Amino acid sequence: MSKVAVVYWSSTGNTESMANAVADGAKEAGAEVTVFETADFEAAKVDEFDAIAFGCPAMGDEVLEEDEFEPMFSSCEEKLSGKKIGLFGSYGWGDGDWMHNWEAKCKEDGAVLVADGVICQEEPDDEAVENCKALGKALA
Ligand SMILES: Cc1cc2nc3c(=O)[nH]c(=O)nc-3n(C[C@H](O)[C@H](O)[C@H](O)COP(=O)(O)O)c2cc1C
Repeated sequence: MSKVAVVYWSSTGNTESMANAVADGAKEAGAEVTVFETADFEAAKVDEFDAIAFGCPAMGDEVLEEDEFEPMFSSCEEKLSGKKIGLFGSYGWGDGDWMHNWEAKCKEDGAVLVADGVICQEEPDDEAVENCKALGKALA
């Protein structure tokens, strides 16, 4: 059984809802899933999982949340080469620049992105929930 971690940061709950849907999709596909809030995950845990979904909304000016998530994610980056990962997050406006930059960074790290990053505007609707579940399945 593959082990999947879902690691997310969320302020108003939108990315948290996405994280739960990603976890549901991975579970439905038979994976053993652990969901972590940002503060509970660290680089040392990366090797414990076959695949990791990272979720963070667009914050600042089209960047990852800078106080908690970005430092945690940065510390994980050196361990992501060859790792199956998926990205997701909610945003408020614009074209999803934060996600495009994040995907590019992960590719530079040598991570294996199992799918395009899943984004949705504010609260996930039914389609976004299905996209999150599909991401979870792809990681399982
Ligand atoms: C301080 C702050 C900065 C934000 N910056 C952006 C941004 O640069 N681009 C964007 O599309 N949305 C931005 N947003 C909107 C959030 O990404 C959006 O509300 C998202 O749904 C929040 O997700 P959460 O409920 O998981 O916290 C910002 C929100 C806040 C509070």
